[in-house]
Amino acid sequence: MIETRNLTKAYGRVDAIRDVTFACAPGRVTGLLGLNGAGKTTTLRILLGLSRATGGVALINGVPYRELTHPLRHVGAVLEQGLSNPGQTGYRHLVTQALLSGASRSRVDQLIEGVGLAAAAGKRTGDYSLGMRQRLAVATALLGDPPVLVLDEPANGLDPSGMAWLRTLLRQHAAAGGTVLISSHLLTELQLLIDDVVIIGNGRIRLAAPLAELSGGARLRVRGGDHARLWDGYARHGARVTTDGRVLFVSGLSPEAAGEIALRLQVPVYELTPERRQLEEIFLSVAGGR
Ligand SMILES: Nc1ncnc2c1ncn2[C@@H]1O[C@H](COP(=O)(O)OP(=O)(O)OP(=O)(O)O)[C@@H](O)[C@H]1O
Repeated sequence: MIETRNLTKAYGRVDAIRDVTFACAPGRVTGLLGLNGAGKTTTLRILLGLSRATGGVALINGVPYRELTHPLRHVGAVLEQGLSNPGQTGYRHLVTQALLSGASRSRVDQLIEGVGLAAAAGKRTGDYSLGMRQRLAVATALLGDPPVLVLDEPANGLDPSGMAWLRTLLRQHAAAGGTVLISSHLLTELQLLIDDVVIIGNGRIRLAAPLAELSGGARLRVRGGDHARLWDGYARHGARVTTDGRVLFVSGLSPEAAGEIALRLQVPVYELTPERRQLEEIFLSVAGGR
């Protein structure tokens, strides 16, 4: 569980974030979105005890990070990279980090395999690609088997198979009851991954809600044998109909109702698709500028 209440951070007279309040529930993946400079990193750094808030609280499992007795067993984090020792091999890096989090050697072996770095385990991390560094960072975050994961732009540099791997990993973590908070600019990828969305704009929370709630209420995309008759039939059932010349966009009817109306009119239907609101569209409508 992650919770922030009225979290505020000022740099001099400028508020980087102000009154940021949101929660991330166990069993769900939450996306933290915002334009450049919106306040995402500031929020995550305070959450992870790397920076002090000017006001408000940030809690992990009900406790501020700095008060957790074994923080690495509660929360694993992937922040902007900078692996401490580029001369170290990936394996050595994990073994060193394992000492800090109290993880066993067998956990290291299991993770290096699990994140797909077995073949590169003996290579210096300074020679890793960006995607390999991200995989190593995720393995490091998972060492203490923490229920809470906080990931800042973990998808940067991952190839499509890396993205699919990350998606599966985070979904499994949530399905097992874990809490995941992820920030990313890759909205199309994020849309496939997150359950809840928190949008921060200009240092303030603009929106926090389940994604399904935001993208629901979809209109239907209908392509059929006689658009004029379909339009007329749908309009008579109270639907709002528009067209781009090729398909009809129908609001206010369920797919079942739209299909049955077409059947009664004896107009063949070639396509009938509920359109969901895209995350990008939701984001751009509320994110605002800075
Ligand atoms: N150490 C600092 N000193 C002064 N201002 C800062 C500092 N760190 C961040 N800020 C300011 O706080 C605001 C929020 O920055 P933050 O890095 O949290 O944004 P972000 O959402 O993570 O952006 P990005 O997507 O570009 O990483 C920005 O206006 C930034 O200039």
